Amino acid sequence: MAVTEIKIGKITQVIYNNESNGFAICLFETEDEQFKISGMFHAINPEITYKLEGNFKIHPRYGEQFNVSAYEEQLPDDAEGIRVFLASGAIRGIGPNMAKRIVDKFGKDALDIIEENPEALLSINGLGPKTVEKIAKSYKESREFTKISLGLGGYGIQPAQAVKIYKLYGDKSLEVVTENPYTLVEDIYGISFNKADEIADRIGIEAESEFRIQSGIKYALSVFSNSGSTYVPKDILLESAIKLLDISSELIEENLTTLAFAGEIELDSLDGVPVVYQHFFYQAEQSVTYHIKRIMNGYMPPLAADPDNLINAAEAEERIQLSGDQRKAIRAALTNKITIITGGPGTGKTTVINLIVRIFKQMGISVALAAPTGRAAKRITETSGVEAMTIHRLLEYVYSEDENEMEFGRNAENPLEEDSFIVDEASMIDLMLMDGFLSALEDDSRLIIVGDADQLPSVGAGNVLLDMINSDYVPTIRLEEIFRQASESRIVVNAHSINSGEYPETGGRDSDFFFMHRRGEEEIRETIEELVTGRLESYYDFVKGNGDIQVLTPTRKGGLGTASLNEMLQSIINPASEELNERKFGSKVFREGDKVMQIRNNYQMEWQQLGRQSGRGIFNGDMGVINTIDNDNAKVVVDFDGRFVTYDSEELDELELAYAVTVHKSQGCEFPVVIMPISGFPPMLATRNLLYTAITRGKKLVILVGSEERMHRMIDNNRIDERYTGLEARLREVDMGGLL
Ligand SMILES: Nc1ncnc2c1ncn2[C@@H]1O[C@H](COP(=O)(O)OP(=O)(O)OP(=O)(O)O)[C@@H](O)[C@H]1O
Repeated sequence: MAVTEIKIGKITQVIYNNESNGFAICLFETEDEQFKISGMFHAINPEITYKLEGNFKIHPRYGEQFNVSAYEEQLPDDAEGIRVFLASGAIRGIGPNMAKRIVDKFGKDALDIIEENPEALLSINGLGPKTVEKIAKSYKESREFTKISLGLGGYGIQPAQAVKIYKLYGDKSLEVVTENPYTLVEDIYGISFNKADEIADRIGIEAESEFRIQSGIKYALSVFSNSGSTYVPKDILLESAIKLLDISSELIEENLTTLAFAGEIELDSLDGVPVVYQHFFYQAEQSVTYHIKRIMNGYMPPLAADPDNLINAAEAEERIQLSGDQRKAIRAALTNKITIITGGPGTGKTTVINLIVRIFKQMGISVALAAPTGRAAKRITETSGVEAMTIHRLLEYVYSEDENEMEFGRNAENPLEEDSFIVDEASMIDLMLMDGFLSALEDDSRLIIVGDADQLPSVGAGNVLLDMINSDYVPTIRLEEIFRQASESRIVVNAHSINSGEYPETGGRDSDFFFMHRRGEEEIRETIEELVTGRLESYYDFVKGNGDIQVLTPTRKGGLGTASLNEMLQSIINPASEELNERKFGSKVFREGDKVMQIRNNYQMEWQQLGRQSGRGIFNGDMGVINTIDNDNAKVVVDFDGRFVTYDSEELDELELAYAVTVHKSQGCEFPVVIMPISGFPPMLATRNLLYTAITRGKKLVILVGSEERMHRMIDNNRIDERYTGLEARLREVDMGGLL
């Protein structure tokens, strides 16, 4: 075995640094030698002296380098060293000038003063109590973090994650992790159960410890909820928990009971099948059921005129002849407490919404129009002429510092004041949002839910729209006729064909939907490349730049997955240039000007509108453009439609390039041009309703590139994403006795 050597010196050059895991290769200089080192570092500061432990190895390609197995930071102990260290920006509140003044006054005791007696700094000109407090805090944190990060590193925790852990638990970080590393799975984005298991193993936590089993159960449940389920049948949960934990089913059952007693999970049965819920989904599902029944049975303020007369008058004013189904839909909205109106593209949903709003207004019934995403709300405002807002905004969503979670300002105690509510794009509303929304409605509110039930269900857990429709509890009107204007669009007509299992017509030069036959991954990629490099722009005047073009794909992996397509599209659309700063994160490179997407809900993330308001919350699927990359401070600023958000470098795992996005993430968005590869995707992904969702995202042009035969197989594959959701069954139990 190689002998461990100790080296003391400074890092003079960073050759490679992967910020996502902290791995770095650097040039290192001791008093008498210079060599390459490689290892994991939580942060690299050229002003700090490092004491390294490790040994020399010969790398087959890069020659001799010193592999660092552990290191310590050694702060300078001479006055000049301290001045340089303080001037390096390592401590907030101290710049080069102040560093000089502090060292001039305290000499080599400066660091001890900052640590032990910071009030003494007040004697320096230009330092007030606030700055001194900031300096003392920053110094303490930086020392503390160094220690903690080294400790965490010993358990295999990478620096980027150590930063997140320290931000959350502060000086308690090591305690929390060593006592129960499984808490990290819930608290820290990016730490999986398997990672926590690895850490636990290093700490020496038993495989049969309660922490491990309970965390494993919760993790197994969350795997299902991440793909949309609100519960899991108990048998299926046991099977996956046994596989994950490799322990007996008795032990798992025992811990299920403990978790149920602690109120973290709920054991219930649906249609006679034992099921397991995470507590908050259970509560939300019960609550949505309760509120639907409450509102349906609430007082219905009478209409001041006969509904048919009102509809006739509105029809005449709008100079429109409603179809039978449209008339039924409006009638239902006027005479029911809750109405669902569903239909595909071009079936006249927006027209129906407009007429309902007009009639309500004439009757003096106030109305709020809302949609689950900002983009959808903007589109509705544009097409209907009535101001629509996001459901979050309607509910006055705020982030609560105390609770460290999102909160709705409008709720049961402070309900919404309008008489009626119309929500569009309802297929995207998940269970938790629907719960927040319904809780804020009064008994006598009217509610009209509009959407396309054939779209992919919401990203978040639940299948709210379809469950409500299938329960037969809420009156539902289906719009099926495609109107003349809409029927001139092949996109619309083909979307309907696909939805009913027929193969679409392809081709036609002036069509807005066409298929480019290409064989194999390489040919498909080349064609996509050609299309985005100006070919479409020169042919269609509505394509103003490649920002109007969106590539959608079913998958993240492989040559036609988002990761690989994004790399290709980035190099064509926004290539490397001296003027554009960039920042590496793992295998990704972010560059100024890149189109990006946020990939998880982050309720705390702050945004700022230039010179206007600020707020919190950036959500899964939000798209933006990288405005600035500041490598000195390790920050990336993204512009989400005028809301600017600053990401610290360890938060970059929440961002992805978005030249190509998955169809799932594109829900609710519309783009002038959609391009989608069609190839041999796994059958789980190659489904009819995924193709339907992708096509209906395109407004002016949809281009499919690949094999028509594969597209036919997709249309034949009518497997609907299976989600376990209980709302339908709960709504079917009409008994109100126990609920009201
Ligand atoms: N009763 C009608 N008579 C004639 N044209 C109609 C009628 N209803 C709607 N249309 C027209 O049909 C087209 C589609 O209608 P609308 O935009 O309301 O549908 P939609 O379901 O909201 O469509 P999408 O979901 O694609 O936005 C529009 O051009 C609209 O003017």
